[in-house]
Amino acid sequence: MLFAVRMTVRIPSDLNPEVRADLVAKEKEYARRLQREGEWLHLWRHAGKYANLSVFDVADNERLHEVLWNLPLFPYLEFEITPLAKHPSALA
Ligand SMILES: O=C(O)CC1=CCC(=O)O1
Repeated sequence: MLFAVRMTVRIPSDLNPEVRADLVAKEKEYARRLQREGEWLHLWRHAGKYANLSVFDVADNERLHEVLWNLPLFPYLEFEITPLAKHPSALA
């Protein structure tokens, strides 16, 4: 099942810089692992914002929840989730 997920990052400005750097490094490692494993298909920066637009290919809603819940930055993320279906005019 395909989902478009927009994630907006809202890390508090008073978060300890070392904790912040550690979380961001762990987030990168986690995102790259899921991309290599094929569940995280696209990861784009939303130009001009501390936000991204991602596309996930996961087994079901529960798996999407698990993937998002386990993001190291989860406490500081806001999500907008859109389930995707094939468009009849799409070539692929
Ligand atoms: O958009 C961000 O910076 C948050 C994020 C998601 C995966 C990642 O590596 O960073």
